[in-house]
Amino acid sequence: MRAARPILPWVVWGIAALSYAVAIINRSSLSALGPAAQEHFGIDATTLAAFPVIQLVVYAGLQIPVGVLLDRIGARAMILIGGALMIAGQAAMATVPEVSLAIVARVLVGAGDACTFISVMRMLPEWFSLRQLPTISQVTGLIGQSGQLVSVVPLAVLVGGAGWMGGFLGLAAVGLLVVILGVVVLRDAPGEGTLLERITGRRGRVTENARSFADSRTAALSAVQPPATEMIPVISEVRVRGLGFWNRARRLLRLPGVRLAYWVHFASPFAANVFLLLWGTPFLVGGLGLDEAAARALLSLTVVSSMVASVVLGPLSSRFIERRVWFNLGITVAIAVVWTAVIVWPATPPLALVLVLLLILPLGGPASMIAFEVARSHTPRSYAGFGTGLVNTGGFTASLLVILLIGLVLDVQGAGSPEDYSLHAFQVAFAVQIPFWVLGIVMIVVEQRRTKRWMEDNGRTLR
Ligand SMILES: NCCCC[C@H](N)C(=O)NCC(=O)O
Repeated sequence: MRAARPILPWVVWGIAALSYAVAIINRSSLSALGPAAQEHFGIDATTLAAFPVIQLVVYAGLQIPVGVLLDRIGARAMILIGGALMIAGQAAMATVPEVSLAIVARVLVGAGDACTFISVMRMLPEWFSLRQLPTISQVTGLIGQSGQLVSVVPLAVLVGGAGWMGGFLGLAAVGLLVVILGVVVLRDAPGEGTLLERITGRRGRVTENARSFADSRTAALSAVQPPATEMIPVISEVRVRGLGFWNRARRLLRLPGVRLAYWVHFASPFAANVFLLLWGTPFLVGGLGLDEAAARALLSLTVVSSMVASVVLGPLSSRFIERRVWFNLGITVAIAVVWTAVIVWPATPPLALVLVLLLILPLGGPASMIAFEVARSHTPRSYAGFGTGLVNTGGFTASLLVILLIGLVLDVQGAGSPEDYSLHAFQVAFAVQIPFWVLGIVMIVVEQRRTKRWMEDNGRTLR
């Protein structure tokens, strides 16, 4: 009976984190395969650039619908649905002959990816204590992001050796393996069954044993619930039939803590996403004049920096829960200051400044995970999926807009293609980030004050 308590949460978490890592591998599977994709489909660079943009649009656009569905059918089902969609997308990518169908395949991958992260985040509080959560969330983010490394060298080697079809079918097969593990292992909460148990109608010993754990946790959780519904009369009707989506969204957004979480996620990660997803290498090579090998070496610094920040920020934000938003704000301000120095530097910025930028920039990813802690503290449990999805749109919407605006400003300056790139054009283009930082920072300060007041008015403390 006792053995189920310590091991099961870690096994469930392991498979959930692995599902997220596979989602990231799928998300970034074209990042090192641009030339191969151009050759395979016979497309130009503009068409190639449509792939990540469409994928980000699908990802960001589905966050709220997925969050709503998550509250209805649970994290286990959503992670498995996400995995199945990505398998279908990559199998299609392997086999379709035309670029229009490849875009449909990419939409499937984006949709599956959209289901995964927030479902994993939704599952964690059911298995771990509030004190453990910040660290577990950061490590989950870290494991997920390590998928990005797999999609660079190993996937390129696989496609180089087995060909386009073999490589992408291989990716689909890895996804299938993890979905099968998910069917056997994933449970929404202690005491609840796996999909396999549901299909066979038989409850295994592990599930039965986990029931005692579930009973003790239910008692513990009721003592440390997020906002009790009676304290938030505006959303006390969450279960009323026919209460429309917008109505419910408005009621959730009336909570200042949820808005605070949104802006925390909006302000911190976009600069890193924009740099790592698209514009980093063109800037380092076409703007600063580095060769490709040096650019790659500098970009690998960002991985180290992000990993260190993840392991430091989790325990820190758990220990100093009252200050966690200020940690996020400090990191965002630091990124904005260093980037602004690079933008306004009158000549080629010194290497030391570029190194500082590449060390500070990636801190935005781990810092953005604090948003989910804030959301968890302020979202009623029955709205947790909706709230997490809403918050997760913040950083991705900002990233998407900044990616597009940088391309637009480069084009307007006549510096839209590699042969026309210049440092000055990049400095002007990267300046589009400044209003996004200003907006994010101002809104964090405003909503932090409102949240504090709301908590005082309702006699609540952070847990
Ligand atoms: N260790 C970095 C984690 C970054 C998390 C990132 N800001 C995020 O919100 N990710 C969502 C996702 O789907 O990847």
